[in-house]
Amino acid sequence: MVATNSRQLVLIGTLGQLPVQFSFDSTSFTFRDSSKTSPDVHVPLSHVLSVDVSGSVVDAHVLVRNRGHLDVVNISGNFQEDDSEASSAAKDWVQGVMTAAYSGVKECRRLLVVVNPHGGRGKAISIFNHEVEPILKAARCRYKAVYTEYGGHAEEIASQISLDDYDAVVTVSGDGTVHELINGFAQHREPMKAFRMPIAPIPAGSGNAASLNLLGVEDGANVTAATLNAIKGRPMAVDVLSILQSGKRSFSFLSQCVGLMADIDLGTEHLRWMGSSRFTYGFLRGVLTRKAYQFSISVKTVMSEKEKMAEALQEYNSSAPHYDVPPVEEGDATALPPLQYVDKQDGWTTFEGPILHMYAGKGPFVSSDLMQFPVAMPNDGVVDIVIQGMISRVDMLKSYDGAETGALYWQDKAQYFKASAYRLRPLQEDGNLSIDGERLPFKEYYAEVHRGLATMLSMSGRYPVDFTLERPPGSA
Ligand SMILES: Nc1ncnc2c1ncn2[C@@H]1O[C@H](COP(=O)(O)OP(=O)(O)OP(=O)(O)O)[C@@H](O)[C@H]1O
Repeated sequence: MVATNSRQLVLIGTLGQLPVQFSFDSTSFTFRDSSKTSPDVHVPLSHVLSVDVSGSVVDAHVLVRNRGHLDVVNISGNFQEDDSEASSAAKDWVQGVMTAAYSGVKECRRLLVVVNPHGGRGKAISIFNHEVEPILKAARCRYKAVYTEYGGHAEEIASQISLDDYDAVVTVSGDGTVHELINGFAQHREPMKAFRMPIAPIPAGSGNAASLNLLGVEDGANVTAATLNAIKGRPMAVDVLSILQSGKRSFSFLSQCVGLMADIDLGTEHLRWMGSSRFTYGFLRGVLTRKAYQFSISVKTVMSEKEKMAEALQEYNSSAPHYDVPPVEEGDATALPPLQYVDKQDGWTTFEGPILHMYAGKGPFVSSDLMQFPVAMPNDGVVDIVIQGMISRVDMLKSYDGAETGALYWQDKAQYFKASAYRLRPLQEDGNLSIDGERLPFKEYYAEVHRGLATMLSMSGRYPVDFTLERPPGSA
C-alpha cells in the first residue's frame, strides 16, 4: 500500500485483483482502477456510507447512481498486514474520509424505525428487509425496528418514546404514520422536546407526500435516497398546524381538505390495492359528478398575490439551507404552544359560495401526481390555502394536465392564500374532511400554524421542488 497523502490511498483492491486507488476531496470520493482499464468512479461524499479498516483490509460502502437508481456498492482493498506504517496511515485516511463524509452529522445514528405492514400495498416489511436494512447496516447505524400492529400504534410509540435513546425516528410507511408520530409527540410528557425528535419518512404507503417534499421529484419515491436521508439528513424545523374541532386538539403536518379532493382521498380507501392510481380513479369520478360544496371559510391572510408568493419562494430557495431548529426553552418542554388567533376577530376574510374544494397544506406535493402548493415552504410560519371555485368538466380534465408540476397554481378560479390561521364551517350535511389523509368528522374546525414546531431530516434544508415561477401567457 502507498499512502501518498492523507486524502489518497493506493491499495491492491478486490476489483478483479487490480490495483485500486481510493481518494477523496472536499466534495467526492473516487475509486480508480490504477491500471486505467476502467473509468474512474466518483461518488459524492454524501453517498459514502462507511469506510472501515480492519486488519489489512480497507472496506468502503458507497451509494452509486446507476441509471437513476441508487445502489449500495462495496469495494475493498488490502495491504501487507505486517506493514505497521501502512496500517496507521490507512487508519488516518479512513478517519479523514469519514469526517468529510459525515460533515455536520453524527456517524452511526441511533434510529427507531417504525414499519407499517398495512400501509400502501402492504410491502413495507419487504421494503424494510431488502432495501432499507442493508443500507442502515452498511452505514453502521444502530436501529430498532418496530412493526405497527394496529391503527394508532405509531402514535402510542411516539407518545412514550425515550428521547435520549434515538437520534431520529424513521417511518417505512405512508404519510398516515408520520401524522401519527406528530400526534404522539404532542401527547409526550415533554411535547416540545419530543417535537425536536427528527422524523425521516421512507416511502412505503399509498400517499408518500412527506418524502416527495423532502427529497424532490427525482428521489421522492426512492427508498434508497430516503434511507440516505435518515442516515445523513440534517434536522430542519417544519411548521405544524393545530386542528381544533369540538374542543379536541390534534395536529396536522401535511394537509387538510374538504370537497372534491377529500372525496378523492377518503372516498377511495377501499381501493388501496391500486396504490396511488386510486387517486386518479377518484379524480375521474369527481369530474363526472362535478359536485358543488358549500362552506364558510374564514382566513387570517398573510399573502394572496400569486406573483409575490412565487417571488418569496424564489428568494427562500436561493438563500442558504434552512437548518435553524429553534431550541426548546427551559421550562417550556411540558406545554403545547398556545393558540394565538382562536379568539381574535381582526384581519379575517370570509369566503362563502359553491366551490369544488378547499385544500390547505404545508408542502408542495400532496400526492405524487398533485403539486397543490408549489410555493409552500417548510418553515415560513404560514399554511397555503387553495379555494377552488367551480369550473367546467372540460377545465377540470385540462387541469389534470400539469397538476404534478404545479400548473394549477396560476388557474384564475383557484384562489391561493398564505395564512397564519383559518376556520372552516360546512354549510351542508354530508362530506369528507381529510387531515393528512386521515378522516375527521365533517364538522367545523379551526386551524393555526405553529412555526417550526416539528422536525424532519433533510438533505437540502428546503423542499427541493422545481416550480415554473412565471405566470403562463393566457392565464388571468
Ligand atoms: N397493523 C396495522 N393494521 C391496520 N392498520 C394499521 C396498522 N398499522 C398502522 N395502521 C394504520 O395504517 C394507516 C396508513 O398508514 P400509512 O402511513 O402507512 O399509509 P398511507 O399511505 O398514509 O395510507 P394508506 O396506505 O392507508 O393509504 C395509518 O392510519 C395507521 O393507523
